[in-house]
Amino acid sequence: MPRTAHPFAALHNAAVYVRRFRNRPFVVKLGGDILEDEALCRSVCGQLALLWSFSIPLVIVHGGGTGLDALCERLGLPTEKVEGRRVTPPGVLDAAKMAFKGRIQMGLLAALQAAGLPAVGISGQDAGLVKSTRRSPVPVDYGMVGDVASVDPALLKTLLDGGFVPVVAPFSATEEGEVLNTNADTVAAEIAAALGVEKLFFILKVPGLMRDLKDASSLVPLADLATLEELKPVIQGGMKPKIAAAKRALAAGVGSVHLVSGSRSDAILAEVFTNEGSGTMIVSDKHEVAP
Ligand SMILES: Nc1ncnc2c1ncn2[C@@H]1O[C@H](COP(=O)(O)OP(=O)(O)O)[C@@H](O)[C@H]1O
Ligand SMILES: CC(=O)N[C@@H](CCC(=O)OP(=O)(O)O)C(=O)O
Repeated sequence: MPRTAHPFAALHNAAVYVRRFRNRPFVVKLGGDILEDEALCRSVCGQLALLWSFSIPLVIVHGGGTGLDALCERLGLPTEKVEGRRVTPPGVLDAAKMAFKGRIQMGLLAALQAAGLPAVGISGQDAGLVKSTRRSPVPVDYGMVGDVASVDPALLKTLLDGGFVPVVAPFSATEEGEVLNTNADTVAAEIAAALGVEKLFFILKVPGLMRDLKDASSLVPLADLATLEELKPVIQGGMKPKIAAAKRALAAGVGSVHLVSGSRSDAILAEVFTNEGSGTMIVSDKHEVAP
């Protein structure tokens, strides 16, 4: 027997959360910075595999903005983002198809499968999963970028029922079948909303939502809609579509949205299995959070 006084305390604590969450899917979005770092990606996939082994079904949505930036530079294509979303002329859309659905998704599938997960790569294009309309060219012409019109989660449900882990690349398609680049945070939020999940996770390189990006101690552990309004001036760049996506998910009935670091070891496990968490938990109203 181990010699400490309560050797299985952590297991007992975790069991409370396992009982609460098992057989109820989580939607987990992995950001481009994590996907480009082999060691971080392996660490994140290991944590996801542990969740899955506790019977928590997973739907993974991946980004790849960092990888596409690098490919565009190599190909001499422009990299322009407005309010955290990419301006996508046709040549950049072709590069996005190569990067997201090619190298980046295949690399992620390899890491997930190495961690023991039966991961299946799809995108919002498959079986009408994410339907969109092209973004209006006014006031900013984003080119081949979609605004989500609807999500049909039938394919995801079939894969989940079969015991698979769907891994979704950030594309959508119009009614006419035209494929459009779509921000991965937005895709994740819309999928979370359509599945009616309890939790949506964004795994990123920073610790969570920060009051001051240069000050690691300025992490906001719990935020609600009022906090987000107050923090508006410090929500910049890629954090803008993430916070918009979080709000959309909450409005559609998702219980909580979590911004968690993929750089800190076991941060995802701490967020799921402890009361203190590790990153930022966003809810509609923090006064309604059970102590
Ligand atoms: N208040 C903030 N708190 C945390 N990150 C912020 C904030 N404002 C801007 N950011 C930036 O947003 C980035 C996350 O967005 P993004 O680069 O699109 O991530 P991902 O690729 O993971 O989706 C962070 O790395 C950080 O540079
Ligand atoms: C329209 C739009 O912004 N599409 C994004 C899709 C990828 C993405 O969102 O990747 P991250 O999550 O890694 O930022 C892009 O082309 O960068």
